[in-house]
Amino acid sequence: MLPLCTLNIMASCTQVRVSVIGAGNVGSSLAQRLAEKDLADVVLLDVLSGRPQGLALDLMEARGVERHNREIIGTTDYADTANSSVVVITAGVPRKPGISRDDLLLTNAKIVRDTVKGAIAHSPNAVFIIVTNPLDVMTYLAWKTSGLPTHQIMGMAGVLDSARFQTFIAMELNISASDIHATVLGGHGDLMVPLPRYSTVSGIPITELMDQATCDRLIQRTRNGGAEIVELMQTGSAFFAPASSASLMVEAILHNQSRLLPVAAYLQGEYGLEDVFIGVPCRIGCQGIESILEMKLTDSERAALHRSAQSVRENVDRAMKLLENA
Ligand SMILES: NC(=O)C1=CN([C@@H]2O[C@H](COP(=O)(O)OP(=O)(O)OC[C@H]3O[C@@H](n4cnc5c(N)ncnc54)[C@H](O)[C@@H]3O)[C@@H](O)[C@H]2O)C=CC1
Ligand SMILES: O=C([O-])CC(=O)C(=O)O
Repeated sequence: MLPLCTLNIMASCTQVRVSVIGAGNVGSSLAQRLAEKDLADVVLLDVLSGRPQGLALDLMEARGVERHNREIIGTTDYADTANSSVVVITAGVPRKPGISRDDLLLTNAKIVRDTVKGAIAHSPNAVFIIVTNPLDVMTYLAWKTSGLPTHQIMGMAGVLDSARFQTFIAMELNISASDIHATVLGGHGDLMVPLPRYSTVSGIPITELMDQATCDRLIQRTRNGGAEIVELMQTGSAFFAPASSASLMVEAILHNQSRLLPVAAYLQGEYGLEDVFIGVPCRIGCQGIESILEMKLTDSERAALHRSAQSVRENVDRAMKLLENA
């Protein structure tokens, strides 16, 4: 049984603060969304001096036009992040065309370790959302570094991957994305597990609305969703939809919404998996992960989830060894 909402959100209801660590493409877009949706004051922190301060001033100058009163502070000093209700880690390098998310492992492992240490020292009660890739591995590492209870830390990927699947279904059927619910489980990599059986258009499974070949094509495009954008942009990776997805998770926490969202959560026997962070549907509220929902899976869906988890585990082992020797 989880404790009731902590005062970190309740006591500061007039000035809820979210810290975004990493003022790059994802971080700055997220700061914009959080402020303009009137969700929280935002502290934007980066290792590069000047960038977060400049971005914060730019966002502040839009306040009168966007009509909100949220404070946005840019800083390089973790002390400014103190007493955040939510901390989102977006610090780290993005991938380039031709490389996989797992290739970012060593560089980003050190960055995630350092940024989590910096942030947790000032906001030990915050819910942490990890965005940096490779996502599931970095979330595990952040958890190990932080010593946080497992409900207080999660990774953002499933919301994004499901939003992509939803988009591709909408484009294929020429039906509003608002009427489509798509489900993607598993790690945020090539082995992610889109579930057509649990993906519906106003309640109708997509398997009744398209043939197998079409469905397979959309699944493949979803798996390749991040890489498709990396190839198109040539420098950097997606950030608008990732920022929207992280913002949705922040909103679910701050407003204690009990949303059922796919997030990378620590499994302790659920789905037959242990000691791994991987994308599964979770009830998200002011405590972070309030419960994990175990969906009924077919043997092949379950096997696909286990394959994905195995790949995450292998990369966690690699990351731990690399960090020991770094
Ligand atoms: N989980 C997901 O679904 C997604 C994950 N990502 C990942 O998010 C990360 C960020 O992506 P972008 O914002 O596009 O990259 P970016 O390069 O635009 O921004 C990264 C920022 O992190 C900062 N940074 C680096 N080391 C730092 C440190 N020690 N302390 C504080 N700040 C530090 C950099 O100065 C830079 O401003 C990447 O690893 C990317 O792969 C991106 C999109 C979706
Ligand atoms: O593809 C990448 O490297 C960034 C990311 O995780 C995504 O857009 O899904």
